[in-house]
Amino acid sequence: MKYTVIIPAAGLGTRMGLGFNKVLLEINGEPVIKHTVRHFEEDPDCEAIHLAVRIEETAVMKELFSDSDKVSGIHAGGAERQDSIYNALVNVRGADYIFVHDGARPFLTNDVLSRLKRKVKETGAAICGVKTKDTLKRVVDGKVKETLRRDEVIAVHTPQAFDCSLLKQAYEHARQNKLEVTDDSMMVEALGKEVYLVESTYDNIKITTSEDLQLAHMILKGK
Ligand SMILES: Nc1ccn([C@@H]2O[C@H](COP(=O)(O)OP(=O)(O)OP(=O)(O)O)[C@@H](O)[C@H]2O)c(=O)n1
Ligand SMILES: C[C@](O)(CO)[C@H](O)COP(=O)(O)O
Repeated sequence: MKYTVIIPAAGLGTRMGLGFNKVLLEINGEPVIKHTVRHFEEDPDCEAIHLAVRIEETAVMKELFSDSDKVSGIHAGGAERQDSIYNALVNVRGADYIFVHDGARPFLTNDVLSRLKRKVKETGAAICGVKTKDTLKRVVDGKVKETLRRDEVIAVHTPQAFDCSLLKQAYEHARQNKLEVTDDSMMVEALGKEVYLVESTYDNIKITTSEDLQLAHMILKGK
């Protein structure tokens, strides 16, 4: 199977508190976004890579990927993650499947990619995640409302993989209905479609806060 990947990289990285976009932070001598994009550069099934970037970082991103044959679009990001992805999605042509992967998740493995490819081909909608290690409770105004059944709860990662026309339909529907979402799957779920889960790895972290950076260095050391 062949697919196109959209990589949103147009965030501010506010929770990292660096004062600049965390995807440009160097780990092991290279910006996080280079590590992330490499997984798709090296995957023969990935036909095209589309990035969504902050307008003021367009030049630096173009320079970072100037030697890439696969990076075929560098698009302006939007206010929210979903707006950034939409701006790239409307420019994707001729793809059967689209994978969406956070620019800030540099530790994807081939095994996770393979599981997603198999499942999306079979079902049209596949996401990856890991079992939660903690007990999760729903808490409102400091009061516990509910304890979630741990065997039914998953911490969801990216990539998330969809049939191209389904994802386009889901994004248009979400925009028309002003849905606020925190992942791509939520928009497909809102259409009433089934989304299937495959196993991710605990290392497939999103670099979100400064603690994640220490973890990132440890993951790299272990590779
Ligand atoms: N308007 C936005 C917001 C986020 N992202 C991207 O979506 C991914 C996941 O988002 P997150 O970790 O929330 O990144 P930031 O928005 O940069 O972080 P923060 O919320 O701390 O500002 C990142 O690769 C980020 O660059 C994006 O392309 N456009
Ligand atoms: C899509 C995502 O990475 C799945 O875990 C996550 O929901 C993005 O959330 P954020 O608020 O943009 O960090």
